[in-house]
Amino acid sequence: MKKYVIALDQGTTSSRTIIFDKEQNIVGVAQKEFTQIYPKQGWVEHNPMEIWSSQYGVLNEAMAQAGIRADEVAAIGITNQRETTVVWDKNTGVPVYNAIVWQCRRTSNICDELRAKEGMADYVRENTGLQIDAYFSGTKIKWILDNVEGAREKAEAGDLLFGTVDTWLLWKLTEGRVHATDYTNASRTMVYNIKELKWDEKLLAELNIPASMLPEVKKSSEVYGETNINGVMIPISGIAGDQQAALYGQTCFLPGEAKNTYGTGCFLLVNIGEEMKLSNNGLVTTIAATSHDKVQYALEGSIFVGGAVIQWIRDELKLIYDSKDSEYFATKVKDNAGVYVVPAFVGLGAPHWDQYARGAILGLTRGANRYHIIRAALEAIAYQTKDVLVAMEKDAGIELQNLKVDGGASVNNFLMQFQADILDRSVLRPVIAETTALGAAYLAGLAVGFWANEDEVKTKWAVDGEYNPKMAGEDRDALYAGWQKAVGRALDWENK
Ligand SMILES: Nc1ncnc2c1ncn2[C@@H]1O[C@H](COP(=O)(O)OP(=O)(O)O)[C@@H](O)[C@H]1O
Ligand SMILES: O=P(O)(O)OC[C@H](O)CO
Repeated sequence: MKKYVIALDQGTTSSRTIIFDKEQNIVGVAQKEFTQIYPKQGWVEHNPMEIWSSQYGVLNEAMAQAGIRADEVAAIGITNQRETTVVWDKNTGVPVYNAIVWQCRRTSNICDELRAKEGMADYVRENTGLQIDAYFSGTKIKWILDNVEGAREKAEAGDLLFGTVDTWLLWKLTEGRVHATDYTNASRTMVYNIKELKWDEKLLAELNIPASMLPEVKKSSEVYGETNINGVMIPISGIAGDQQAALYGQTCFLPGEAKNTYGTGCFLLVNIGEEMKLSNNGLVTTIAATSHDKVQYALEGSIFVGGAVIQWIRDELKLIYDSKDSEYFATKVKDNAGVYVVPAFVGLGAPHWDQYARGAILGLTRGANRYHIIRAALEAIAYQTKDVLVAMEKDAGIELQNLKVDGGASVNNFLMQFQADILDRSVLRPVIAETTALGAAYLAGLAVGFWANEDEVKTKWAVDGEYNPKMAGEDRDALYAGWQKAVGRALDWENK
């Protein structure tokens, strides 16, 4: 009897496996951090083999820990850090280079050249929904083909495959039988036409990427293939990029429903339904996950450094030992004493899209202490979210009544209360905070009939933490004005 769905959640800093039963209880979890590789300033890589081994390791560990047999598993869903680019040899299965991570800035100059071409920025925006930025996969693929010895020749001979992390894991899980991705991941590559739902020939030619490298693009909720676990073939029947999976796991199935995930970065997405709309305010348009046949779109505000600013406070500044202590220290002072931290460590994403912005601490006086800096770092996460929420409401023509939240940093009560105050909206954190994994499980489970439909899965969404705004309007305005001034100072800093 099939009792469980397994979600593989391959994130930027760790690989996780979560097992859900039919009532959406978590019955098994295993997690493993893996190596972050920083070969040069601004460059970020992962070892694709370590991504695979850590993910496969936690799959086995979670099953063993929960005492689950393979024949009890109805389906597996995959959700992943998006845009991160893997290129491998299809004959040997060996990657030709490390995975170039979404945060990596090495292709900023390729983006500058592309943007300088007349009409290119508009073409990219209108057809892929994206901004030209080193964040997305397209220029990362080009970099590998141009810089790894022999790669271009092999790619042109049809021997190399490209994949985002979902595709890489799927290919490994199916022992090289399936080379595919889903709409949500394809929509993050900057070479996928989200209007026509096909790889964009003009952009492939522009970046000199052979079409033979590209995976087949499928629905987020359908059977992709099967993986052999202890002699049992289990369908892999759900795939979505982690932010779209979280939107789905938060049951934002209808236009106007939104969530913000506070992980390494922060990603605010609103479902805009079946009609593609472009942003006029610095957001990107992307494909949302759905179990329906027709695609749905979302507007997204991608913030590159969210919870990662707290890791920086911990690991680089050594102001705290544990991320969770940030909450205690932030509340030891009554305000930020005029201090602002702008965590533009890898440039700024939405709504500024400045590859050359860099981090700054502003407003220091002789009385500023480490608590103010810790508090300012947490506040920066909330201000950045406000920047994208303001843009989103203008674009989508809606006013959100409240904001659904999730992700590692959403457990921080100071941050969530400050977020409610600075937005002047209620912030709602669900009981099942593992919404990314849950979204992947929904997609996989719905495809094989484990759950009947979206109405059935939706019944379980319930609030765990509710934070209501308490701040006076003039305080909110003054704090936010200070933030906007601070961001202005961090823009266009690094030499081009
Ligand atoms: N209590 C906390 N307060 C603030 N930030 C936190 C807290 N706990 C974790 N974080 C931050 O959340 C991030 C981890 O969240 P997670 O959702 O696991 O991220 P990812 O999926 O990007 O790997 C880290 O950047 C960490 O610094
Ligand atoms: O792995 P996360 O949770 O930091 O998410 C990363 C995003 O998918 C990048 O676009």
